[in-house]
Parts: sequence; C-alpha cells; structure tokens
Amino acid sequence: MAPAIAQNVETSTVTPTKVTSIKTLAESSAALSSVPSAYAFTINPNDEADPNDPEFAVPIIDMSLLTCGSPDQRSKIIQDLVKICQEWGFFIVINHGVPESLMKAMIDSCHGFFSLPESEKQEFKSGNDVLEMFKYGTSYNLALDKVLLWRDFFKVRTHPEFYSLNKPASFSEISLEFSKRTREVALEIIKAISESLGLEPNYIYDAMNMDRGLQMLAGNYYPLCPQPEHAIGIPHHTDHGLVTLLIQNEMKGLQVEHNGKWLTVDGPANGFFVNLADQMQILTNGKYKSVMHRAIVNNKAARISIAIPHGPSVDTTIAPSPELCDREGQAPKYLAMNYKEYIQLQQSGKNYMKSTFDHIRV
Ligand SMILES: O=C(O)CCC(=O)C(=O)O
Ligand SMILES: [Fe+2]
Repeated sequence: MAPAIAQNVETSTVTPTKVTSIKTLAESSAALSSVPSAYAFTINPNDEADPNDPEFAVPIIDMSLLTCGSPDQRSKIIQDLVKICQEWGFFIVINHGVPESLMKAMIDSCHGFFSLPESEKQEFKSGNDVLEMFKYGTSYNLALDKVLLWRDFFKVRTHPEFYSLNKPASFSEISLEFSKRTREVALEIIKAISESLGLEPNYIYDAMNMDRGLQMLAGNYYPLCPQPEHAIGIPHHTDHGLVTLLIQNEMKGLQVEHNGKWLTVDGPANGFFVNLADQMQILTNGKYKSVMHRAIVNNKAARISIAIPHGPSVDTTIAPSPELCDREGQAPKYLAMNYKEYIQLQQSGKNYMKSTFDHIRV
C-alpha cells in the first residue's frame, strides 16, 4: 500500500524547514489555517471502516478471567486469542489491574513534558539511535522524511534498565510505576499467547530472553490540525517487538487495518489497546499477525498517546519457532535476525512506510 501524497491541497505558505516541533508551529500565535506543504498527505475517506458494522467490532479480552478465572474461563480466553491473533493482531484488554488513576497520571505527565518550553525539551534531543536512553523529536526521521508528520514524540527505555526524563518533576516516579505495571500486563498476555499456540506458558518468555526484554515508553503529541484529512500523525506501519500496549487521552486517532479497511479504534477509557508486533509474526512463522496501524489527527483538540512496546532482549536472534514449524509441517518463512539490528533497520528510514519484513522474507 503506497501512501498518496497530496498534489492539489490548498496549503499554507509557512515553510517549516527548520521546524523542531509541530506543536510549536501549530500552536504559535499566528495559528495555522491550513497544512504547510511539507506536511501534505492525503487520506482516502473511502478506505475507512464503518464502526457500527459487526465485522469491525474490536475484540475485547477480559484479563481478570485469565488471571483469576476458573480453568474453563481461562481456556476459553486462550481459544479466543487464537482467532483474534490470526484475524486481527489487535485487541483491547480490560480488567488488567493497572489503576485508572495511574494511567491518567501517566498521560498528564506526558502532557506536562510536551508543555515544557521547546528549549527545555531540546535538552532531550540526543542522537538518532533508537536504543539511546531517551530521545525527543518531531516527525519520524527529519533527515529522511519526505512528508513531515503531524506529531512530536519522546521515547524512553524503561527495561531492562529503567531510564526516565527528569522533567516534569513527577515523571520519573509515575513512569517507573506505570512501566512496571504495564510490563506485568504484557507478560501475562505473552504467556496466554504462548498457550494459545499450544506451547508451554513460558515458551515465548524464555525463547525471547524476556527477563532482559526491551520495554520502551513512547509519548506522541498530535496538535490540533486545521485540515486533518490533509496531514498524518503516523503513516501506516507495524511495530517492532512482540506486543505494544497503548493508551490515549480522550481523543481518538489510532486506526488499525482490518479486512482491507481502516478502523478508528474506540473503546473503554481504562482499557489498553494491544498490537501484536513484528517479532511475534516472525516467531509464529506468520500464523499471528503484526497489525498494520496508523495515527490520524483531528481539528478538535490535541491528542496524546503513549505506546509501550515490549520485545525480546536486544541481543536475541529471532527466527520462526522450530517447534511450531515442525508441528505445522512448514518451512520457515523468515530469515533469522538479531533484534537490535532489526530495530536499527526499521528506524534507519530505509523502510519508511514499508514493512521491515520485506528484508527478511524467505
Ligand atoms: O498514536 C497512536 O495511536 C499510534 C502510535 C503508534 O503507532 C506508535 O507510536 O508506534
Ligand atoms: Fe505503532
């Protein structure tokens, strides 16, 4: 799927050659009335799914039934997961045990960070290596992006070593607790996914060296956009890692691809959105799907999302599981690749708006 670049949109004359933050540009006193041409991107409204069509009812997993349900309730959820992971690669987890107040405090802390003066945020700019302790920036990779993205972001590594932004003051304490609790949810999901594949509950944890697994906390800020259909927050992509958990403020904007359409995800405010990611697809030899998704923008209010990817340890080499290939009588569909190299390949921009899988498909 190639993204269409707008040719004929009436765009603003602002030339954001040196832009370091779309928030600063969009919220400046000379508020924009149209999208600057460097950001012009066209979204086709015909590709959108009807959220009222039962075909697009997002699967919901009640985690309390996995952790404290009867054996029958647990095995029913695990059965459901097989279909969900094959057909959607996406679901919403409810009753996960992370307090709603903590989720809200995390969103507020992110808001606090993005509200700092630009000069203070620039202190966190760092280089271009995704595995740095933290990183602040705009778009995706400013040096390479052909179309700029309507978002600012930060990324912090929270496992195996915990790092934090030191501003705003509350960020460190809240992100420590939030990342710990979120990791517990992710590990519970990964255990259930192992079982859904007919493997031992700890199979993925052990094979992916998750005791040293990479966890990151990535905050996205999408300012209000005067022409939302002519800009994009994050174009379609899949995530690296095994599972990404995601929360957002009161604004919607995450779209997942399902049956050839883009569905804007809506759901209980205290749920976690869960994306299966690339290393899950590779490990399961394509049985489970890394979901294609994107973030759209809106003209009502700024949107904040926090994505928390959970992956193998960075030194793990990921290949299709020999146990699964043997059992299904299948040859491996992907070449083995080290996780760190995979991330670096994805972030190099060479795959911008393409799938990193293309490099390792047999
Ligand atoms: O903002 C969103 O909903 C999507 C964010 C996302 O896909 C990402 O950070 O990888
Ligand atoms: Fe993503």
